[in-house]
Amino acid sequence: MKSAKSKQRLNDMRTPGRSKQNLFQGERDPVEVYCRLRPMPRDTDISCIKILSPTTILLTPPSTAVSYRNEGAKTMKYTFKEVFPPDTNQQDVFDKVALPLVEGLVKGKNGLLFTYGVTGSGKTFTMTGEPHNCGVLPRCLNILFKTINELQAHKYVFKPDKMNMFDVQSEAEAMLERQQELHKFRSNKKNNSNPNLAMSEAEVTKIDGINEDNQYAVFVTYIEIYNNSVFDLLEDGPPITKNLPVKLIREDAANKMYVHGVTEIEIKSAEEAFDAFYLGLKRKRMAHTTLNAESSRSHSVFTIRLVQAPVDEMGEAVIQNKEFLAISQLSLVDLAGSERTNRTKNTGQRLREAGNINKSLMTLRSCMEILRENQINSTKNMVPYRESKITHLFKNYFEGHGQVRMIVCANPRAEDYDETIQVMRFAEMAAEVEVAKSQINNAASTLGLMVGRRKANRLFTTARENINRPEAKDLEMDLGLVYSLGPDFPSLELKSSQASHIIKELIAHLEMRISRRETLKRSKALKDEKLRSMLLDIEKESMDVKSENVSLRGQLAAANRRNKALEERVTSAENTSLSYQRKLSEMTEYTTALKRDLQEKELLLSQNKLDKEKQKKILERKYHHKIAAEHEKAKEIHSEKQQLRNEVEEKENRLRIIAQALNGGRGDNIGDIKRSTAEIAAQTSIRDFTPGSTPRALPAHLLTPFTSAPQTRESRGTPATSRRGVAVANPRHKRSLSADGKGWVEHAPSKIVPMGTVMKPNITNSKFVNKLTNVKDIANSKKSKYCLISQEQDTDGELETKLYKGDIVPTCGGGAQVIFNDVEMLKQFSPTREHDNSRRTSANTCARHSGKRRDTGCSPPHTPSNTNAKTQDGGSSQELIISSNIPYLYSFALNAGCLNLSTSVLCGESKTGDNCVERLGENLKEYSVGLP
Ligand SMILES: Nc1ncnc2c1ncn2[C@@H]1O[C@H](COP(=O)(O)OP(=O)(O)OP(=O)(O)O)[C@@H](O)[C@H]1O
Repeated sequence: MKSAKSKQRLNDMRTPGRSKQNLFQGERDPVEVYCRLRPMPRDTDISCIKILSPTTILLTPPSTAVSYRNEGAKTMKYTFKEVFPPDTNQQDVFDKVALPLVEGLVKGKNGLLFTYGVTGSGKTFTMTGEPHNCGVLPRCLNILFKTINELQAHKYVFKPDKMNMFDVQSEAEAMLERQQELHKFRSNKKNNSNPNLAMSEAEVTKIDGINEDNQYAVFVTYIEIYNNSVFDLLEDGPPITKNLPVKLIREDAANKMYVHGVTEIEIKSAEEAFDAFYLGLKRKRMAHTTLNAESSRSHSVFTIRLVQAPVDEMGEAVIQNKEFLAISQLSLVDLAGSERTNRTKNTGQRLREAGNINKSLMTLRSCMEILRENQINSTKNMVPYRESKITHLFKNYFEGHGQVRMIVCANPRAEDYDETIQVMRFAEMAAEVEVAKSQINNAASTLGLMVGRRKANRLFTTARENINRPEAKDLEMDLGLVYSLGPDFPSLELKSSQASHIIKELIAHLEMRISRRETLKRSKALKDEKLRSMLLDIEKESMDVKSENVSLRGQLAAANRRNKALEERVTSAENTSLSYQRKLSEMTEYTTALKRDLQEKELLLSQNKLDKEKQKKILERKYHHKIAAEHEKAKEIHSEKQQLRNEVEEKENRLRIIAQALNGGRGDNIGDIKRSTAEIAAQTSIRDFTPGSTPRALPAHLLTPFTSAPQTRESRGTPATSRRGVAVANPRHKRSLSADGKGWVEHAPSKIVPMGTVMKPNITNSKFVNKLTNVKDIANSKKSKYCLISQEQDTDGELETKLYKGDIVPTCGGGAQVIFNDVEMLKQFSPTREHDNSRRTSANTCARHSGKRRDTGCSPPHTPSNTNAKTQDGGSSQELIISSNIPYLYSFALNAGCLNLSTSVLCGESKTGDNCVERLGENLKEYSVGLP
């Protein structure tokens, strides 16, 4: 209801000037509204704004505008404080609009300058400008620093208390903070890539009328209000706004609104200020829209706070009392542009931003309206400052003291008309709002301090310095200002009788001098008094310091003594520790040596143990062999005894028979004798005959192979006189006596005696090997018996075959070992040779049987009948000699994949003597030739 009424009233008003007469009363200033028109973006654009005068513009609705359709071609005239045509330069805008605000700032007044307008109308251009055509903000900073340059307080003398106020620090505290900052600054190098906004010396002027008896400090803050949230653009952190925390607006002790926790940087030069500004500008949210390539999507507020405090009567240091501080601030606000979404065609985030921008601008507008109504009608309607952050923050400017100025930026092209007219209406309304004037705070006057004391002090200091210099006598010094009682005496020359006016002048001059002298006296007395009290303070302080010094010296001496004692203890402890370390290292070395010795001894011991075990085993083996040999010997002796006993018995029998025959009849007797003799012979032959040659009886298992072997044709034709089992010439009987049908590996040279003779017995179920080149021939043959066959001529040139037999025992290394346990000797000799009989006999006598019991005794000596019987087979006698009970063990062992022949004699005893062993060894060696 209210807003409709005020709208109606607004429409009634054509120019802001109309109502001004009523409002300009008392200590209040109206909001000053300026209008700046930007150049037309394109030459083809049609303008809807015409400048009627330096303060007035005329707005003509284009036929395309919405208001044209509603209201017709009604032109509107708007008056401003000043209208800046499109060709106005930045300096002019600054001089007219911002310079008075900076002057006010320096004098302790608050100021607010904001740019308002449609998007793309030149608000940012006006406020910030471009690097070589800078806008209002950089110019404000340039001129401010140029003005206060020499009057600046040292950094950190004024320190923000985070509650929108400042503390005053002593020079020492400030210096400490500066040193800390210097240290920090060294590690964080400054970024100098920002465009330079500094202006040339000639461009920047100085503001007159500054109070030189004050010290100044400049602080800046830079915030943005985006989507109705406040962000600190100068906050420490990465240069992205996304992560910045939202700040709150609060009220300080003096009921002023401020952004709580905002970063407030103390600035000492325009360049530093630009760096801070660019730091914030990089974070400010800008975006490309259809109407502006770089459109501000937030309201930004750059605030310059100037703190000033009077210097003491000596004109040197700031008075350390925060009550005397004068704080003024100038807020430079670049509002985001109002935009109609149907024109911008914004969507998504841009649309939301536009909605928030328009809403906050609407709140600003309604606040201004209500404020104006309150001021006009003296009502107290509540102004909705809190509805938007921007109005909440500006509350003090409108309700407190200060100067508010607004630059309305407008793009004169016809397309912007509908929005521009809204801006103009707002501007018109805002110009009617009044703001109370700022009060200038002059703390010095309340303190009774002299004006110009700083300059006086400076001059006096210079003079004092100069006096001390050797060339002082040549210098002209002006100490007048300090002790001057006023200007020189007026002329006392009496030139006429009408000299009363001269006397009056002189009296006045003298009175002025007297009063000045009195003032100086008072000042001197004050100073004397102060000096005295200061001297007293200093004296007291000095006494305190002295007594403190004495106690401190005592403490220091005690501490030194303690230190010395501690150092001595530390040194002795170090020495002890060193000696312990040395001992420890010695002990470690000794322990290591002992350990080494121990290991060596353990090794020796284990070696000895092994050797002993080995020796023990060898001895055990030898012992066992010896025992076995002894047993064999005993057996042999026993068998010899038995044999002898048999022979004796036989002889006795023969003798008995002969005796019986001799004692019997004549013819019959001879026949009986013959019969008896034949019986004896038959008995003997049956009992003692061995197949092949000996008449002695053999156990059945030894005889079987030969007896069962088929007889040759020649032998079949032999008369019945040939003995049973004699098959020496029959090749069918050439099977080895001990071949018991188990699997055999038959190892024989290829050029052995031709087959078909008794000299090459036939071993059934055997695998024949010519040459042993691979142990697999033995190991993998699945045979359990091994037979090595050798043939050679004996000393008489007779052929002799030897069969060395053994068991194949697989070894854990994958090889095999052959344990020889039997030897067969096959010999052939001619019966015509006499001496052969004796040899044969000896050969027969040396035949032995294996320990597994094949035979129990020796063959009896050849009888002539035996020999004769054999000679009937074609003149050559063949004899099978079984040599057994072999006490020798020969073994093949596989070592590292190669077949070696190793001979180990367990124990040896044979009737053939050692020769036999040697020859066995020779034969084996012979057959090992050619093995890998
Ligand atoms: N007075 C002027 N003289 C020359 N160029 C201008 C002037 N005013 C504005 N411009 C140009 O117009 C363009 C838009 O101006 P600017 O960005 O200042 O608009 P804006 O009102 O800040 O827009 P927004 O509200 O979208 O941020 C810029 O390229 C700027 O250089």
